[in-house]
Order: sequence, then C-alpha cells, then structure tokens
Amino acid sequence: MCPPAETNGTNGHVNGTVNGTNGNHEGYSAIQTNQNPHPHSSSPYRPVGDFLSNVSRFKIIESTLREGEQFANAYFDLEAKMKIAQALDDFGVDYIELTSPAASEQSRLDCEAICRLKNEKFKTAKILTHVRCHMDDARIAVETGVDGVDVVIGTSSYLREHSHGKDMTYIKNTAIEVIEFVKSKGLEIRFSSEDSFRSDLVDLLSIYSAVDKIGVNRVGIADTVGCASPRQVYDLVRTLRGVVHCDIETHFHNDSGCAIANAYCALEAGATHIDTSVLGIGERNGITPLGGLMARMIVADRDYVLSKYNVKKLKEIEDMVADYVEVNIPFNNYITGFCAFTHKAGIHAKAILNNPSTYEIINPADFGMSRYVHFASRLTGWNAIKSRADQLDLQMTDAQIKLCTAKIKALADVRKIAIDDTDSIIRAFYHNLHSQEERPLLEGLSAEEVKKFQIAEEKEKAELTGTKEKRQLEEQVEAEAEVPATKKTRTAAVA
Ligand SMILES: N[C@@H](CCCC[NH3+])C(=O)O
Ligand SMILES: [Zn+2]
Repeated sequence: MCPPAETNGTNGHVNGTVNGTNGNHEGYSAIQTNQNPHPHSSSPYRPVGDFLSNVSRFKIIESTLREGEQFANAYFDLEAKMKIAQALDDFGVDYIELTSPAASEQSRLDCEAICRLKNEKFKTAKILTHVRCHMDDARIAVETGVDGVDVVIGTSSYLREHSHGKDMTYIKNTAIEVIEFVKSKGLEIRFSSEDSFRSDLVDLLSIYSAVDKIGVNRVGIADTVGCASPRQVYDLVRTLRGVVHCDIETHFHNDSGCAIANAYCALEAGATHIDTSVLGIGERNGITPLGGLMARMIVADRDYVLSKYNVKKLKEIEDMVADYVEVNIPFNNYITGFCAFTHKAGIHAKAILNNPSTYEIINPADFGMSRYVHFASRLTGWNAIKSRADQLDLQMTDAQIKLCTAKIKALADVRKIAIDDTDSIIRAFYHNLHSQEERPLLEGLSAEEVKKFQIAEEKEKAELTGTKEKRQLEEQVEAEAEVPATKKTRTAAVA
C-alpha cells in the first residue's frame, strides 16, 4: 500500500477547499507553499526620493460608499454601508467618503448613522460627504455630523455647457461662498474640479489659487472620463503643486486603464491624497481600486504601507463588497485574484521553490495570501513534482522524480490533467518502484489515448534525458528501487 496522502497542510486546498485565502482554487492543480523568505528589508525597487514625491506619505480617501454607490450593480442598504464602513476603518483608511445627503432622504439618514458609528467605534477614519458646489447642498451636509465636506463642480467646457451651464466666474464665486460657510462650521473642506484634464489650465489654476488663498484644506483634480495618461497627470499635479499650499487630492477613472499608474504619478508629483474604491467600483468601469493601489504602493514603500494599513483585511473587504454588488473577484485581480501568486512554468516553479523573490515582487504573506506552484500541466517541471512528492511523503531520488515527471507531462500532452491525476501518477510510480506490481495508471483512457500517451511518454523521456542518458537513468532508478525505501529527512523543498 502506498502511504496515506499526508500533504503537509495542503490537503484541503488540493481537494478543492481553499486552505489559504486566495479564493476559488477548486480543482486547481497547485501546491500551496508555506514559507515566505522574501527579504524583510525594503524593496530594492524603491523610487528615487525627491522633494515633491509623497509616495511614502500618501493618504487614502476611500469612496466605495460614494463613487462605489454609482457602480451599475451597487445597492447598499444601511446595514451594508455600516459593515463596509467598519471594515474600511479596520483596514486603516484615512477617510471614508459618503454619498451626498442631498441625494435622497435615506442617503441623509445613512450619512448621519455612519457618523454616529464613527464616533462610537472608529479608530482612524474620518467621514466626508461629497456634494455639489452649491450652498443648498452644503447646508445639508454640515448638519449630518461629518468631519468634512468634499465639494465638486465641472470645469471643462463639456460640463459647463452641457451639464450645469455655469461660467468660471459663477463657479469661483460659489466655491468661495461654500468654502467659507463650511469652514465657519469648523469642518474640513475640499474643492474639486470635475473633468480636470479637459479643463482650461488657466481656469483651473486661477480657481485653485483663489480657494487656496481663503484656506481650503484640499483641492481636487479629477480625471472624470479616464482620459489622462501618467505623464499628463504628473505635469498637471506638479504645476498645481507650485501654485497652491494646501493638500492635493486626486481621483482617476479607469476607462483607459491608467487609474493606478495615474495615482502613483500624482503622488510622485506631489499629490497628497488618492481616491479609491474597493475593487475599483464606480461609474462605468470605475476608479483606482484600493487593492491595486496597495499592490503598487507596497512595491514602492513596503514599510509605510504595512505601518499604516492593515492589508491582511483586503481579501475580506473585497469579498464583502463583491457579495453586496454581486460580482466575482476577477481572476487577475491585484493581490487577491485566484492566480495572483500561482506559478506554473517549470522554470518559474523551480526558481520560486528556491527563492520566491525570483518571480514575485509582492510577498503574498503580507496580505495573508498563499503562494501556489502549479504541478499538473505539460509545462510542469521536476522540481514542482519533487515538492509535491515530498508533500505526499513519497521519498524518491531526483532521477526517479524526473522519470515520474516525464509520465505526468506525457499524460498532460494527451488531455488536461487535474491534481488527482498527478497525484495518482506520483503514487503509482512510487508504488511500482517498491512493489513491481503494475498500477492502473491509464485507467479510463481509450485505446487510442493509451497509444498516444505511450508515444508522448517515449518522446518526453527522450527529450528529458537523451537516449544514452535515459538508459543510465533507468538503470539508476532500478538500482535505487532495490534498496529498501528509507525515510529521508524532509527537506524544505517547498519554499
Ligand atoms: N466622480 C466625480 C467626482 C470627482 C471628485 C473627486 N474626488 C468625478 O469623477 O469627477
Ligand atoms: Zn468619479
């Protein structure tokens, strides 16, 4: 009998229940690895510091409960809002932005309830609400108990002509009135343009300079249509940084795929705050995702990110929001996508097993995630099979493992194989070494498939070893099989 499939903590995973937290790996052929020997010192890829950059001191304005409510599938009742807000505070975001209390009566009541929750329970997050740059909205907002009010108004000609119909003089005068009013109530105030990247630069700088002079806390730049490139962002923020003294908040839509890169460039150019939402949900295809920003920033300054944000909570928050808005976590999601830390090709697997830094820039353990090495495909290499055999507690020599790997690859050339197939081949191979009794390796295959397998196996072996070397390997395997299997000390093959 072959030994029981003791799997070094991976049994749940390989059988379909997820042992780590990477989400749905059901039926997925991978070894969960255990150690994380990433260097604990800061990444060698730290950005070159300069006097403008805020990459190492940025703040997050989390807008799942405002921008995110504008996502097509979003409907948050008060209970959902409370749970999301609490989770975001646990995560450590600096601000939570809420839908305008002027939007509806329930929005106003929800805003008040979350302000009470904050007073009772929050550790970090301040509450903001986001309203039109208008006195009517501002009057409602200041009565809700928020810490600050974010006002916004469109400044591009598109929005001035086709949305609110006001000119720049009106915008400036209203902004000044609203800012002075909110400040008089002792609250924080941010003034943001909308569609900033399609607005006239002189108009923008002139209004930002005016509101800065009367003591606005932050000005905001918004790429409302997601048209900006990182270089345009850098230019605009850097120019603005030279004009105002207050903080600079930035807000990036992701229509053309630059929302995270733009956020990063904005910080490099001197922005202080980044707007995010969980999974990036928002109007159309959304904005800078919280998780994606964390991925970017942990590569830039791991110490800052880990000292400030409880990033191990990321998966939990994403799952919660995904449930509420009834979407799946995308397979390629930053950090939490099901294959974000799964390595497949033989060359990658080998290097990862030696040292994960070879093919990973982010340490999954920082986020409470697990790394996996795929071991059931035609790309699988013998190092991955060796690890898997170790996990199954089947000790074999490297020569034996190589021949066993050839069998696995050969079968994977015939059909898609699963964990169970790989494990069966490994077990059967091991068993045959020690008992001479044939195992039903090819059970379930048609005669044609068996033939194909045998040809593929021959080719694999020939490619693996060359004919002469193959003979030597086989002799070695036979010789080793005669020695009773000794239980070797387990090596840390799984890194
Ligand atoms: N969702 C709006 C709001 C901008 C305010 C920035 N915090 C936009 O994209 O323009
Ligand atoms: Zn937006």
